[in-house]
Amino acid sequence: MQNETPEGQKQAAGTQGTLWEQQPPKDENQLAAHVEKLRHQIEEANYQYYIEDNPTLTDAEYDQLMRELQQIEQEHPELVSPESPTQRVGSTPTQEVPQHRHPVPMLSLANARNEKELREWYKRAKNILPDATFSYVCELKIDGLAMALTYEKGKLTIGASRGDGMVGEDWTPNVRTIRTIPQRLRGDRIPDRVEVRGEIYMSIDSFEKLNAEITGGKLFANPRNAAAGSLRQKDPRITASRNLNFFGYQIGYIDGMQVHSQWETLQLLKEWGFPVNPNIQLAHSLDEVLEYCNKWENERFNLPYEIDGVVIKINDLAQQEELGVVARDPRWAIAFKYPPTQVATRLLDIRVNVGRTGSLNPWAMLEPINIRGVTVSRAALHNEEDIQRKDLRIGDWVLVQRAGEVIPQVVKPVIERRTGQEEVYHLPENCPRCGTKIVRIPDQAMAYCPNPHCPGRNFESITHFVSKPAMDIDTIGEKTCEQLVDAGLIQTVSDFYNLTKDQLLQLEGVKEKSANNMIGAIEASKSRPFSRLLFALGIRYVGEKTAQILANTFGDIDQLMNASEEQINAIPGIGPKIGHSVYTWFQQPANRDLIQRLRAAGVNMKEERHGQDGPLAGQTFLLTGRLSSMSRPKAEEAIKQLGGTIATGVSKSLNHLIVGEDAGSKLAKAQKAGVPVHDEQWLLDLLAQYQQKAEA
Ligand SMILES: NC(=O)c1ccc[n+]([C@@H]2O[C@H](COP(=O)([O-])OP(=O)(O)OC[C@H]3O[C@@H](n4cnc5c(N)ncnc54)[C@H](O)[C@@H]3O)[C@@H](O)[C@H]2O)c1
Ligand SMILES: [Zn+2]
Repeated sequence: MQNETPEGQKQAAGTQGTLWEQQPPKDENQLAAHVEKLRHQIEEANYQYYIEDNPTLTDAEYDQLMRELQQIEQEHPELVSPESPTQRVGSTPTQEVPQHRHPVPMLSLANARNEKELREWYKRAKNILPDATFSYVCELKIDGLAMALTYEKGKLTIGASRGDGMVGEDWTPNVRTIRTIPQRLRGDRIPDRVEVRGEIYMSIDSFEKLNAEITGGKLFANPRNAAAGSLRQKDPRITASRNLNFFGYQIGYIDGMQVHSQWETLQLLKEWGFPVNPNIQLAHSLDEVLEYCNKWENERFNLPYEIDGVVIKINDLAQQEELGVVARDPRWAIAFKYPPTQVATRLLDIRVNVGRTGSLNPWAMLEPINIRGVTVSRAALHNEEDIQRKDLRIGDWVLVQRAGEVIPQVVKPVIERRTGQEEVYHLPENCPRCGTKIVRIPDQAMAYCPNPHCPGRNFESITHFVSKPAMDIDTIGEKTCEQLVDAGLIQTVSDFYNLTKDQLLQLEGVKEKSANNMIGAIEASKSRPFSRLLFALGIRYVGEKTAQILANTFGDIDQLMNASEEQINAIPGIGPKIGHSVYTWFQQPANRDLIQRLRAAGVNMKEERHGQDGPLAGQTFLLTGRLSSMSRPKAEEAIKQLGGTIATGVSKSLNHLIVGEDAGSKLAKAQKAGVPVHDEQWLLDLLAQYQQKAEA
């Protein structure tokens, strides 16, 4: 859940790099001027957001301005005016598009950012209707743009945007290109006239594809802006090409038919053929509502579209009517908003890392900002081309996004905030670590340092070697690697196997116990599966999967070293690019030397093929949730050791689903498919049974 203390909110706002003065105005004149300034900033932001589809503030910054204005107006009612943005929604529609006057205004929603604010909303409703008991419909707040679709005798006649809530823009020809919006209502309960409301949105996939295709022009900040920009096109063919989608969620008005609740509305919309979001839920208490809000706060990152919160609506339409509207927000609904995933900050510098394959990886050094509780000070920038396509300049204000577990991304610069002092970036012509002239491979966006002894490459290859999915020498972290390299103890990865405890003890901060642990982990790494070693070598394009395929096919290192390029290419799942890379790697004398040294140290170079004859051969397993006795990869490894196979997903043919704590959707799927489900203890017993036999 989000921070409930006002301090926390202030902090979060303070880290956004605010654009306005924080000093509270002292006298009345100053206050009035401050209010004017706030209104002007909000109006300007509204225009950029609703008309240009190109926000110049992040939502968090905008919301902060709005809240400040609302607060001042609340404390100084004499300053409220009907023109204030707190009294109106959206923005005045543009003149170039036919206008549509909404028979029932399209309102905005009041926000709650935490449990306390949600309970306050409930109390306000309860104050008006003290005797009522409420049930609530919880819906995801789809981040798109609201549309009002008019159907006469079941036929779509008008599709209009919200505009300023009273008058919207008539985009009917464009709306007709959206395939999931029915041209004609289905079923036999067709009213004379109805206005269906819902959200036009763009999936994250389509948004990313669209942005990737844009060169030279302005990128869209997020799927919402991309959806709005794609709908608001003079040429409907462009709208048609943009893969827009729709969820229906409300009825504006209906003639010749009675509807009594929001839940019933949603069922009716489905019956008429509208897509209705599958994650709607009817709740009978505020606690249930909160549970729903909490659940989706993290799960939202698994959805194929963006949501920025949850909308909670009082289910009973008669109660809704009684509760009515205040300013521009209905009292019977509220938006529970999640902390923003996108914030604006300064791009202080662009730096370059040298990856283990020699690739030059630019990254953004950012003025530290807090995004969803985590301080972000760097973000990956894929390559030079990407930096140029996005037109990122050093000194820019940039939008930074952190969604799900992914590494923060720089979305785009805020061009409107440029001062002219920003610097265009070019990748250095020479490797920043060793000075060798970099090479660019035609048709590839990446640039490489070709020097096999580059200290940058070398260091990355060393940390890669010890990393968990590689040799799993996990007691030796990045810092120790640095110390070992600095002390001259490690030059190539085979040097790990010559390290002595005394040498480790000489390093700063290394004590008896950790030295023992390190030596133990190095020793244990000698018997990792061959595929791990192949991955750990850091051959370009050889990821974990490819390493597994190579290990399975060739069985041991000598077979692989002696294979021709054609033989490697002939393996299913290995393309010529990978084949060439693997083949040339093993041809280089330095690499052959390395293999010899690893072999001499006793590192395993043979794949044990138990696939066909292990006791679990022919059985498929899938693990979900958190195990308490070991990590999931360890458990999977143990199953594979015994000949079992790890499935990639739930299907009818899966033999066993092992369920840990906090299991996700796989459990439900497996139950539906009739797959046997077991707990962790079952797996432990199974493994113990065979492991004992093997030892006996
Ligand atoms: N960055 C900027 O410069 C800028 C400018 C203006 C507005 N904004 C953003 O827009 C917000 C206010 O705008 P608003 O009034 O358009 O939206 P809102 O957040 O007040 O919510 C109302 C909107 O929610 C949408 N919605 C999605 N799912 C829904 C559902 N299931 N049921 C009902 N409605 C649903 C509809 O489009 C509806 O119009 C601000 O809080 C801010 O985040 C940002
Ligand atoms: Zn270099």
